Amino acid sequence: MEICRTVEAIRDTVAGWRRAGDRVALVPTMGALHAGHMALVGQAQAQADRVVASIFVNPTQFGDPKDLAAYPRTIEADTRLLEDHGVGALFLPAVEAMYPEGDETIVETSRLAGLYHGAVRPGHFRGVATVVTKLLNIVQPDVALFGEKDYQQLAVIRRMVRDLHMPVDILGVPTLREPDGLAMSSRNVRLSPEDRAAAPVLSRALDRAEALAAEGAPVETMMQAIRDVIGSEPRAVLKGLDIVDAASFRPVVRHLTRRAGIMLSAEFGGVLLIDQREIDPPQETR
Ligand SMILES: Nc1ncnc2c1ncn2[C@@H]1O[C@H](COP(=O)(O)OP(=O)(O)OP(=O)(O)O)[C@@H](O)[C@H]1O
Ligand SMILES: CC(C)(CO)[C@@H](O)C(=O)[O-]
Ligand code: BAL
Repeated sequence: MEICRTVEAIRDTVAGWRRAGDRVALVPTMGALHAGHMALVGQAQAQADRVVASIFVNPTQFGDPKDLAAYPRTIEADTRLLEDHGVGALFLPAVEAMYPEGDETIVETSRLAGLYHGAVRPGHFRGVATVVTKLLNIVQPDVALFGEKDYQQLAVIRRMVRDLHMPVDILGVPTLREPDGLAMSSRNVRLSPEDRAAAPVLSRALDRAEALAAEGAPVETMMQAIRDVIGSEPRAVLKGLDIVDAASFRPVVRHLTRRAGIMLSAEFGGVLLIDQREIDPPQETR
């Protein structure tokens, strides 16, 4: 695996592959890699001849400097894992390589960035859209892969790629979970043992909502059930709960008529975790 720290180095590597006629996939990450990231790598390998993974803890998407400072960094283990999984190149830029002095251009999906999870983390999706634009422009992959766990992030990136006519396919990958249902996330290592034991309440709340959706329950009943399940866990502080149309990302009112996404976030001892579930209306109401 080539380790490239500069824009020039990764471009050279990818240019060599392109000359050989290879199709290229990009898996952007912030490191502290886990099996969820490796699911993205696996899908990338199914889509392309060569895979680039990037590890960059992007400062512009963190509102809270404490969250940025506490973000787990395990670069040696990450490098070994990517190498073992047959990744062709690791792009590992310094902050100055991604944001050279005088950098001032931002990319923002003006409606979507401020809604839902964007209201919980103001400025977050502007930072994500800007850095993903840079990564796509640097690597110029045929396809880039993102997890469905970060459900709104995937929607923001799809919107941006469409709006800016970026020549890349965006592929979403289902959320990988621990055996107790907790969505794998780099932040999970920051949970105390008590909070780790409490955190599966997120997926239990989503299970409950999904069961209600199957019975044709109204959206407000699903929302209340989620609040009740989260409320039954004293260590969880509910931060965000939205049920949106999966295609338009507009809020769903009253009853589901089409596929929808539930987005849920809660804090456990100051660590913000998110989870998501796509749900369908019962067969007869579609
Ligand atoms: N459990 C998972 N299953 C599938 N994909 C995932 C999972 N967790 C993260 N991803 C995806 O991996 C990519 C990189 O994510 P990132 O490096 O931020 O890790 P993370 O585990 O989401 O960390 P955190 O949410 O704590 O920032 C994103 O596209 C993200 O959606
Ligand atoms: C897409 C991303 C790598 C941009 O920094 C990050 O938001 C992430 O890891 O989900
Ligand atoms: N996976 C989303 C990146 C973040 O939490 O900033």
